[in-house]
Amino acid sequence: MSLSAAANSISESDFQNIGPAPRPPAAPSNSITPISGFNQTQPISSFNINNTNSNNIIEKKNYLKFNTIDKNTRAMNLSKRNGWVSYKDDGLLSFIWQKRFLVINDSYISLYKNDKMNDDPILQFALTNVISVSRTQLKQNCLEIIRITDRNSFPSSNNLSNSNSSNGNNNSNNSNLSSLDSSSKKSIYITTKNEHELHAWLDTLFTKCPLLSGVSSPTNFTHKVHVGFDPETGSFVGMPTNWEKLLKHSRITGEDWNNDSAAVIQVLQFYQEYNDLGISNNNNNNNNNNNQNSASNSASNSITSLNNNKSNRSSPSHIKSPINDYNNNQQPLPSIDSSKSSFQPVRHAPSPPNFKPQISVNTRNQGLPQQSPSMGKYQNVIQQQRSITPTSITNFHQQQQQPQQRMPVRNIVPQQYQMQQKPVSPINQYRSHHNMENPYSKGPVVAQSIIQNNDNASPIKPNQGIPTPVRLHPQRGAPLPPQQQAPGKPSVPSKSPGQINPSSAAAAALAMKQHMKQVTPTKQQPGPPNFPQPQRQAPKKPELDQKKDVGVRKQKKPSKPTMSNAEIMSKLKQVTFNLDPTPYFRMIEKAGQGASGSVYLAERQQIQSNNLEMIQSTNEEKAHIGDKVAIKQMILSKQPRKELIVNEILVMKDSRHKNIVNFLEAYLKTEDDLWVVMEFMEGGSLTDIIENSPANGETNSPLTEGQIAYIVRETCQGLKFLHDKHIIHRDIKSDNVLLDTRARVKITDFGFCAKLTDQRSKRATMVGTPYWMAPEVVKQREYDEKVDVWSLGIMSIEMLEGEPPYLNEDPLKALYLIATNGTPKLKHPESLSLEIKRFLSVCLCVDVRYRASTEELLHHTFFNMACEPSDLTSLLEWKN
Ligand SMILES: Nc1ncnc2c1ncn2[C@@H]1O[C@H](COP(=O)(O)OP(=O)(O)OP(=O)(O)O)[C@@H](O)[C@H]1O
Repeated sequence: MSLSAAANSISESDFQNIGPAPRPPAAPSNSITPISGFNQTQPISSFNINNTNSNNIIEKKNYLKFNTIDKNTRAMNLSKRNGWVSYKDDGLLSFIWQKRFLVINDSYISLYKNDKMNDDPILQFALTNVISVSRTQLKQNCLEIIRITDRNSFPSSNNLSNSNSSNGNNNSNNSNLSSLDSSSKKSIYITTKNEHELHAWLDTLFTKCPLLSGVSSPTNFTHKVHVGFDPETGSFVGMPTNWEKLLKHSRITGEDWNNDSAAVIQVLQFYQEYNDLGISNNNNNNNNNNNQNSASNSASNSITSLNNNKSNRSSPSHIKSPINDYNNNQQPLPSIDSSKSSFQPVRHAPSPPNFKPQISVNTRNQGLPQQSPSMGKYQNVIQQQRSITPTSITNFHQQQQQPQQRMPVRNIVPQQYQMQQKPVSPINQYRSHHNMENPYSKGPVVAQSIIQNNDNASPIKPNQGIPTPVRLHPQRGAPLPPQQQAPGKPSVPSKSPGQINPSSAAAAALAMKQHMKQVTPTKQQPGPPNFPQPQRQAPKKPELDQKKDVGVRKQKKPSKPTMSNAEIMSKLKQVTFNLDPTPYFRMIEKAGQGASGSVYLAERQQIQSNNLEMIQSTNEEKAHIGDKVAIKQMILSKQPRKELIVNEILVMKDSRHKNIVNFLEAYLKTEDDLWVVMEFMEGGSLTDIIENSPANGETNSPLTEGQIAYIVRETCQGLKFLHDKHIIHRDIKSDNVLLDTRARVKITDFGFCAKLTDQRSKRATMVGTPYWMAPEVVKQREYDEKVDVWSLGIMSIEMLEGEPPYLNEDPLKALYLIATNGTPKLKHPESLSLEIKRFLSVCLCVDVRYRASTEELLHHTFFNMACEPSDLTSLLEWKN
């Protein structure tokens, strides 16, 4: 079996590393030169590979020691081998590669001009003269054969000839070989069509050349599996099968591999690992849902499951179909052909300018089947297999910005934003929307940013319907829609009764709208009292900076749940009123649908005196009858990540700022029914505003630079406020920025905030929404508040271009591009001011040291361009 075949047969967990492979026997040595790139791997001949090593390292001791039987058997099979190769020697014409017919019989290596072999060979030498065969980096699939030309110069040639049969230790021969002067050695180079052929030739050579096969046997040799890309076959070689499948369905190419194999492995590893865990979670969690969520570790199943969960960019990273949470109605999500549209988000076309939504308040939440400008996210899932629109979105690849020295924020020249437009990628055939599928949607969830000091807390217990392996994704189930909720619920006028039909694909899509947030376990860290302390920290991962050493770390073990449901409930009770708030509010209409619950516009109609006192102590502003508020209703039993809700409430409660959505109060109506009352933001999310901007089009920027400057400045102020408190938001994107009719801009969604402490000034957890994630997060390195600055930069690009970079790419490729490209390039830099380009360059600076802080950003001259609030009126009109 060739090495690549052996490598293919091993499991993913056995896969450790690209190179270094041992040198072939001609130069036995324990000092292994690391290799990089696919054409630098060094295949060995067909030695068996034990994959029993617990450290994921394929180890074969004494593997170079052929026993006689093996050798004879092999020799019989390989008595003669011939085939076309490219050849060149190290002589005068050494720059010319020629096509030759190579023949290896029992005595000679011969090269012929053609396969008839009727002419004399152009080169022939005895196998006994071959002293070394090794793979070289000269060319792809290339090996070097070194032979001695003057046997007389070789002092122990006779001994060497005999050594084959002796099968003994011949260290002396090795020293003899190395003592040969270069004039008595000659090299030829052979390249083959592909890896497989190369291995076959290597097998033959090592079997037949006596000086190769009889060399001493290294002991305790470690062979790390190597992976390469064979451009001839267009396939990865030596790759675990399930990874191969993932790669096949992604758009990661051999070129990507060559450019940064470590990054490919990183994203694969992350992707696969979380998918695998997620699937098992899914299975646990969703045992009625047999169709798309059946447990399997295969990549194809991962893909299918991902597709099934594919909805919009805010799509949940949930393992089970949220529709099941939604109404206990097991509804498989639309299945997508993974070979085609897998991972392909579909963006709905912008609304025609004269289109008026039928419902004034966030119509997307009023029901799904209804066409509305704001319904793109939900429509996506329904339409993703049918609404294929050619796109002219350029596939913009980027250069990494690595400033050598710190420059003043205002003066950084945005080189990466020089004009550059690439041709349309033919693969970007789907007009994509913001909405995306979370590549980690199957991720195991561990408490992300949490409330308590107990960092390992994971309040979810199996008996609560949550699988034991802790998931890395919030899996907030949506509550029942009002008309289906339990008696006693406020009756909410529905403009389109029955529109939210959980049995429909649309409802599935709707219910699936959740954040793609990723969490990994963290160590327990002490934190300030009463502050949500993020609970997880990614296990220290091997640095994969070197291409030469692309490793696969062991799969993370899910952290043990340490916080019970009762503990969470107890914390929740500390921040909520334990009473039925129904009499206090008049529900007006549904304003939005989140993953964890529905948001309603309501009017305060009664303030109970003792309750008022409590509310006033919570809020600076007086509560008045008639106040419009937003109420988010959540069914706790449907929330796999209750701790995130507690987290969110605590952060909101402690973060009163003009650019942060104001928490007013929360009610635990019953043990299962939570109402969170917030200030109402009539303008909806920035995503809605971008999508419905009258200027939104293929070439136009949805927002003007002045409008962008205004919105970004306001968001930045909110972020600075958080950062001053050492809170990282970790999910900044247009979905999480709300506007009101006075053009006030506020950050929302604090479920995944993390608190940095003196003990922990960096985080390492994979959190956020992939397309907005900073490279350091994707690479699972330590990070700090500056990840929010990166996301702010991406959000600015959303406002400029309608969507974040790479949205047209499949998530795996997007992750790869984020990890490797660095600062994204703009589609139309030529039409932008220097100010905004400078601004973006300091937000989207890969080197965190040179990325601006929010404090620095607030002094940026770009903000001088900010428009007046009244200049946003046109953007808010779509709601009317
Ligand atoms: N304070 C608010 N005022 C007005 N509309 C709001 C408010 N909060 C949320 N919404 C609307 O409700 C929708 C859902 O909000 P929510 O915060 O529940 O969404 P989410 O962040 O996607 O979900 P989740 O937080 O449950 O993961 C938003 O897209 C927005 O349109």
